[in-house]
Amino acid sequence: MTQLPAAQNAQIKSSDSGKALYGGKGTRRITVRDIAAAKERGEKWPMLTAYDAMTASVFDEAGIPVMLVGDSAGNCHLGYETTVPVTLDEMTMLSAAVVRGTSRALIVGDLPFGSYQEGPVQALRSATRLVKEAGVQAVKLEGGERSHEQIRLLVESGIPVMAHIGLTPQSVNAMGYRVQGRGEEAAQQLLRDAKAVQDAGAFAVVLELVPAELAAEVTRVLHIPTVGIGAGPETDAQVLVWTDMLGLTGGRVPKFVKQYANLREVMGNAVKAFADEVVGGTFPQEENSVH
Ligand SMILES: Nc1nc(=O)c2c([nH]1)NC[C@@H]1CN(c3ccc(C(=O)N[C@@H](CCC(=O)O)C(=O)O)cc3)CN21
Ligand SMILES: CC(C)C(=O)C(=O)O
Ligand SMILES: [Mg+2]
Repeated sequence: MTQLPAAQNAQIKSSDSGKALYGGKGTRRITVRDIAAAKERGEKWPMLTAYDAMTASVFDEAGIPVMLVGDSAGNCHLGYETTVPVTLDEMTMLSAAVVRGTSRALIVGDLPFGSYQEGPVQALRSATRLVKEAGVQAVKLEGGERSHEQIRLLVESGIPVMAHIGLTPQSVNAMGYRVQGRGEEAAQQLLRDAKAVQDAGAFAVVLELVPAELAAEVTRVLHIPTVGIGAGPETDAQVLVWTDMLGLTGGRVPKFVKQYANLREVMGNAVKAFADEVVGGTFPQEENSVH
């Protein structure tokens, strides 16, 4: 079994608690208690996905307080079509890398499809692997009322859980990628799902592809923070898939994405410059050689 990184063992120093999640000067890892305190202060916070140590270290140095090792690694890192084929072994390896690359962010590991649907005991066995072998501080799983027993056992066992309702991509074969919570009946179901995960002990809940007005209402009603993705501006936190927001994802991205850079173009141009110089004989130069 992999050893936990030293940063994991660092005891909580109360001296830097109570500071802003983003822009604070704390050096220890963010905890779920810090997340709860941010909701009480009405503070908004950013979350990004991460799938490898080097990228995660960039986000950690930029001050991103919470990172999700998303099963979106399936389509954004591992070359699958969807998140459905991703295995717990894969999530464990990627989560361990992200933990090793960071020292301040709270790392949430996504439980992949098939690793918790059998019931609470399977969920606890899977979550325990992510906590013990990868060193994550929390796990995420999809589903509201349907997953409340899983959430409850994990929380009772000492594993913080981030819930995920609205569009739940692991159910793509049943529900497609469609806006959730449109219409009175669907809105009532989403509210019941939100309350169910809070009652089960989740420390936060992702709202994916939900009408902005409904996400705002859920955010007002709950005492745990909401993390929106395609859910409008009123949620407590916002999450985006990192390859989408930095313009690395090839092909179509969801319309709620804002692209803050175009890494695909930057990397493509740099690679072509290298290739042209190799073919043209202008790389390497004297300063790139040893004697
Ligand atoms: N690259 C990437 N970005 C994501 O945000 C993401 C993933 N992958 N994989 C896992 C899930 C799947 N997600 C998705 C996938 C598709 C849509 C999508 O096609 N949305 C339509 C709107 C559909 C509608 O209006 O009903 C869109 O055009 O944005 C949205 C979220 C979000 N997650
Ligand atoms: C889109 C986020 C919330 C996610 O679950 C993932 O990246 O896997
Ligand atoms: Mg996911």
